[in-house]
Amino acid sequence: MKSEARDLPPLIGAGGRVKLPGSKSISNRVLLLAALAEGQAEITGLLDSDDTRVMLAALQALGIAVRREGETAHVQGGAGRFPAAQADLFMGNAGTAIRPLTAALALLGGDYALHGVPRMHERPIGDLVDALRQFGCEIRYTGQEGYPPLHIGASHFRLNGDVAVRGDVSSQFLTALLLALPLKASDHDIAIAVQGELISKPYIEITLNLLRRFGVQVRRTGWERFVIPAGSGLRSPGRIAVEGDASSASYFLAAGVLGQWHGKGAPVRVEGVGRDSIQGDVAFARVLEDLGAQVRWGDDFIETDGLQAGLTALRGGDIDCLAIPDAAMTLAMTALFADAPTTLTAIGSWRVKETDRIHAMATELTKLGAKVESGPDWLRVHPLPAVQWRSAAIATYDDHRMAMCFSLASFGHADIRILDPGCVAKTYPGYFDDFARIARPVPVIAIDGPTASGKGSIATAVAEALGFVCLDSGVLYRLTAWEALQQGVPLDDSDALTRLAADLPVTFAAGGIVLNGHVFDAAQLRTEAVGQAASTIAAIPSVREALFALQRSFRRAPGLVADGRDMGTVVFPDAPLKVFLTASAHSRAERRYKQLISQGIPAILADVFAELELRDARDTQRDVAALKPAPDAQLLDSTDLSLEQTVEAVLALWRQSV
Ligand SMILES: Nc1ncnc2c1ncn2[C@@H]1O[C@H](COP(=O)(O)OP(=O)(O)OP(=O)(O)O)[C@@H](O)[C@H]1O
Ligand SMILES: Nc1ccn([C@H]2C[C@H](O)[C@@H](COP(=O)(O)O)O2)c(=O)n1
Repeated sequence: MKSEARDLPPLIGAGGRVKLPGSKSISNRVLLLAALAEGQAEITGLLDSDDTRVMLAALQALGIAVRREGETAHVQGGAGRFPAAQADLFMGNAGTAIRPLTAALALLGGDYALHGVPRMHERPIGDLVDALRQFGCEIRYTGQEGYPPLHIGASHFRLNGDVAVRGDVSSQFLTALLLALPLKASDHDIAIAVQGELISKPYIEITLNLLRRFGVQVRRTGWERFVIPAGSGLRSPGRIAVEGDASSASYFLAAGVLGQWHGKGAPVRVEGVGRDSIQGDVAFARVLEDLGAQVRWGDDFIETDGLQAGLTALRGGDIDCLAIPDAAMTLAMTALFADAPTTLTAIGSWRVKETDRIHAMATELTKLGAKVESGPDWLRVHPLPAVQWRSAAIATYDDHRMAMCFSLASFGHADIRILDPGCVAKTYPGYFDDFARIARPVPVIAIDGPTASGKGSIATAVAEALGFVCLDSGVLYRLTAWEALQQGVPLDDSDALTRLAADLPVTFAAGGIVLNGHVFDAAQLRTEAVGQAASTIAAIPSVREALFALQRSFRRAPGLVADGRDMGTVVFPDAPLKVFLTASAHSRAERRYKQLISQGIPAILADVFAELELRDARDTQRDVAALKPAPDAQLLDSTDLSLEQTVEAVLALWRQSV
């Protein structure tokens, strides 16, 4: 089931610390090794996500005793065998689970079915199956040849020289063999010959490192031949700690660069990986450094802090991503902010990941307004100038990395909606909360209140004092109403009114309103007839919905002051300052009366009072976005305050809130 879309506020900075969740690659390797090893293992810092749950559930179904308490798991190793000789295993979309489990189960033999989500059934596994068949393993495709689902039968293990496996599609095939073959190496050396250029070598380094921790010293000749020595056996190291996930670190490290550069940044530190990390994706931080980012390294942290002295943007250029296929996706995002096009090469493996990531990245970057070119194994992203950014709803293709990457688009100049953000549960269920903690959104001062309470005048003065953008949201309702009155659209024809609101041919240039391409005299909107009509159509939910995105698009650096009825409750619920501005009905009527007279518009005080009460009633009693203070709003009664005093009171509240 798809999760509800997430709207990300535009950002002017980032800063803070993030404790990274455990590495997925290490978590799933360690779980399998601990399950196959002799002895008990206590695994700390284990990732809790969809992919690790898939592995845990499979191991339990295979009869391995696993007890999990938060980030710690206790595993009683099976000493080279799985107690259950038969099992039906659901592997979700976890490549780090299905590949090594296929190898281990096939070498041990039994009666096992392995299957996953539809995308898993499109991800190739044929090269691994071909390699395992050379050992006499019985593996049958129960769906499409070369892809899961699989059935694993008896093992007739035999050795017949080096076993060959392709290394240029996925390094996980070699990892799977390396993790499982110690089960069969008690009497003989077992050698694996890699065919084609091995990709993602750092992931093989992780595998070899963890095998050493479990007592197996693999010998290798370059990256072409690997030998598991005779007498190898997996033994639990007792306690083993999982590092923070270096691929997940990439989003925060990028934020630490983009945030500072947008003017309001502070360093962003990721904790859980550092200079001695065994994960290849820490090289992402070195690439960022080469591109011009300020990076600091500690034993257990990496920190980014804007650009190096003298630079005004990240550098573009060609980047060979063979060693960092996952973190490379993050470079496609930082490329939007570079000073020249960035070409990511050697990313052919993106085609067979959770989705075709080259296609997905190119499609979604294009939605933002970016110029993108791509080929079978490369992607070129051109810098996106501020004025060309477009607001977009980003599709995530059930790919956690697509969702996490595009959170960085909120440093751009558009509103970003992430569709199905829940897909991050694959590796980082708490990602968006952690991202929100380090993000510094463009600030909004929301001023809501009844008619003639002074919202518009106060908002204009406060925006001017702070150099912020100003949004008089009532103008949008008034413009829609004005158009309706002009075109003779009945005020209860919600479909026609919604179309009018959605297609409002309006732009706001240098504070003025341009309607249908002509400068519009805003005084035409201030008549009571238009105000009453605006209040009437504002009670129609679809009209409000149609104006929602337009209102949010006013949120631009360095900040926004927005006035209306639902700025704090609906449109900008995360505004750091919400003011509910009131004044007695009597003084509001007097103010409006004087305002009309000063504008040369004839008025009678008693009529103004009656109309004001009517509008108050309609605005406060409607079913949607009714006028009311947000629970966290500051109430400000201006009955006895002058305009200047009210402005100063709002500015004082703002100073207190920052
Ligand atoms: N504190 C105040 N003291 C005296 N006059 C004020 C005060 N605040 C606003 N006014 C005056 O009241 C009139 C109405 O203010 P304004 O148009 O800003 O109200 P509003 O809340 O935006 O109204 P609406 O919702 O109808 O657009 C203006 O002439 C303004 O100068
Ligand atoms: N955020 C808003 C702003 C305005 N409206 C409606 C209700 C008002 O009576 C009418 C005119 O607004 P004004 O220019 O007087 O501020 O528009 C709303 O529902 N929500």
